[in-house]
Amino acid sequence: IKDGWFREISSQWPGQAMTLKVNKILHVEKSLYQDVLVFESETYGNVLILDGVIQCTERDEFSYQEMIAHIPLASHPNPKKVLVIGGGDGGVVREVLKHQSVEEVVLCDIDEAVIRVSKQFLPHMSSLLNDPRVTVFVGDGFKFLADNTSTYDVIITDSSDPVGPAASLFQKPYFELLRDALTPGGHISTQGECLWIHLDLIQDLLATTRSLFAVAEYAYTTIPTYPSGQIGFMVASKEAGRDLSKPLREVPGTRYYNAEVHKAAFVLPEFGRSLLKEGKDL
Ligand SMILES: NCCCN[C@H]1CC[C@H](N)CC1
Repeated sequence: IKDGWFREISSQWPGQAMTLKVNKILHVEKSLYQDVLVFESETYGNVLILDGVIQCTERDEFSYQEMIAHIPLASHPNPKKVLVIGGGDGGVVREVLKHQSVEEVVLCDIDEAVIRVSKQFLPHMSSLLNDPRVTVFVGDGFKFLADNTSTYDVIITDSSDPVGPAASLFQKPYFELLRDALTPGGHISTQGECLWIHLDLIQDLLATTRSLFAVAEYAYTTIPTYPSGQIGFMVASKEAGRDLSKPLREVPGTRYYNAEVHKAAFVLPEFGRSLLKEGKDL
């Protein structure tokens, strides 16, 4: 933080940096896995930073949390058991609980500091971690998946970027574990990065998911405080012929997601479409 501004400088997005005006630093900690920073910003509420990268702000988090959750859930005929890998801030769990069919949500995050800090400084995101339908587990998602095969109807991987603790969550072995932890016809969504910055990574991720799942697509949202204001998701199903872009039910109480936005999220700009369309040898 310099002259009262936080700048998200990273080698992952060379030559650009999102900047947020800082009112007050609320928390600084080095956890077992990463540097944790929380500050009150001037115009985006409280902000969670991990290893110098913006994870979520109170003002715009709903865009990402709603879309990464409702796209795989609303397109699944009857999701009952849901697993969230990562997502220690609790925002995705809050969204999962909006689906009446969901009986149980398990959250598995490797870093207890993220959960603890979110409970203290991000109450609008973390409050439902205490819901009776929710079980919170601190540990490595890799191990958790291997120990829980054929169990979950939807698994959401709400990760940070492919550098540091989350790097392994972008590799093929992880997606094989996801597939094997799903019930038949199960869905996944994973944090799928940005069309403007990570097109190669997205191509690789789609090739991986298409080799392991019956259907797999990239869908995206707009979000001011993530790099280039856009981020997407790998969305996949084990069920051949499943239309992931088709919401099967309404979702109450959202501020970004709705049925039209769900469908539109899969419509890519030409520079993305030509590279990512089904069947192309990626
Ligand atoms: N629930 C927290 C979201 C974490 N996902 C972010 C996506 C964009 C990245 N640059 C940082 C993590």
